Amino acid sequence: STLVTRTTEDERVSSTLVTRSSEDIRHEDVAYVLPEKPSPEVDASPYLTSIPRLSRLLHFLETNISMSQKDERLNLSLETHEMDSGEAHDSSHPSQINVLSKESQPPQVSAHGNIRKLVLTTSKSPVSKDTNSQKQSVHVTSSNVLTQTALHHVLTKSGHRPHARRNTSEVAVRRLPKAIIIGVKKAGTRALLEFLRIHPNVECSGPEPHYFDKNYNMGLEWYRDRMPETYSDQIAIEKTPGYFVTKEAPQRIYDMDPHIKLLLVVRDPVTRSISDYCQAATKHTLQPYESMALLDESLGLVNTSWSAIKIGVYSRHMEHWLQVFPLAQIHVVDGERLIDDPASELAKVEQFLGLPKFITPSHFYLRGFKGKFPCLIKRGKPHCLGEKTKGREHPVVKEAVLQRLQDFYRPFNAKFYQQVGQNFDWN
Ligand SMILES: Nc1ncnc2c1ncn2[C@@H]1O[C@H](COP(=O)(O)OS(=O)(=O)O)[C@@H](OP(=O)(O)O)[C@H]1O
Repeated sequence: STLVTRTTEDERVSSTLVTRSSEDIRHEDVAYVLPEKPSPEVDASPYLTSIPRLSRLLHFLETNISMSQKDERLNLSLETHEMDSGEAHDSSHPSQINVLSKESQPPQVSAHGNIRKLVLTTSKSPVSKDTNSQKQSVHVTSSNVLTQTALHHVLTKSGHRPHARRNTSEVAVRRLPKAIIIGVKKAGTRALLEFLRIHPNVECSGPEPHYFDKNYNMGLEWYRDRMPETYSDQIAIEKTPGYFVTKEAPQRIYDMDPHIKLLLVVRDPVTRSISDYCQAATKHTLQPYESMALLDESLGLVNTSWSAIKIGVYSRHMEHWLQVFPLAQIHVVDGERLIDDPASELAKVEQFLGLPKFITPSHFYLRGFKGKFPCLIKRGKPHCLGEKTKGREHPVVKEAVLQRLQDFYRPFNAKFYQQVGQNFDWN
């Protein structure tokens, strides 16, 4: 069964709801596979700044999507909050529209004013027996890029998985990254990468390429081959925390792309060193943390040659980066806030990367993993980072040793705050 659409005068738009096997989905235009479960409500407002008039969107929906059969399974509802230009936000009038039912009347909504909030929900009605093995998809093509972009975001955000791209002739290719997560090791770099991955305009390489620290002799083409395939409206991102402490890395990265954007996740260097210790302890038998961190516990002599301590002297490493890159090209992510409030940390990253706002609290299941670490919500279920390798149990470290390490790091932290213009209050 097909939901056929017509061409309008100003937007040559066609939209098709197809019910067929997944292999059969046409790969011209965009196809979205419906989520298994009714999708959550989606606030489309961030994507609709490019469609200032409600009338325009309604026109698109009314004239381009209609049910061809009585028992079509797609419900689409829009909740709009209209606002006449210049009027205060709280004077908006929410209204509920149900589109896409053969019998339903065209939505009765005043088409004046700017859209302030638009909520779109889609759901699959109970599927009849004979369609159990089939997949449904919404098929959208539009010559109007703005409308299409907004719908793309709304549909992907409400759980529809895009199957093909809007520009049919475009083939995804491996491109060099536009942004790199350079570190810091054990500060939450994996979490940042995995969270960024949900953004439709981002593709990430899973494994760490270690190009600018260990594999530089492999050459740029080797590096490009490690990148994910991206379309022209996407950016590739990789993470290798080893870069932050590699003296040569800043210049090497600059030589590849002087305009690249760098992301640096940081957390209290004392906690970071314990996390580093825990990771090393899974590979080797180690002495207690206290005797590794201090050369002499009674004298309080810090073991500055131990890498777990050295990495935490952020200001020294940062110096190398600031000799090559302006601070404006480096965004510092607070690793603690990435745990407590991932959506707001990610919003800042989206802004820094120039991405449309996409990631919201609804993408996260907070306090999901070990009661502390947020998990991603994928298809309605919490999806946590490596349960064995992330969020490890930390040993209880003697208070006096913690104190000594905090004293040791204090001046370096202060310098780091100055360098990046942010105070993390670690002490
Ligand atoms: N959402 C979520 N889930 C699990 N873990 C999280 C999360 N956000 C941040 N973290 C913290 O990330 C720490 C691991 O940091 P990295 O990913 O940078 O480690 S690595 O350098 O790639 O090995 C890891 O360190 P440990 O707690 O010591 O295991 C976590 O504290």
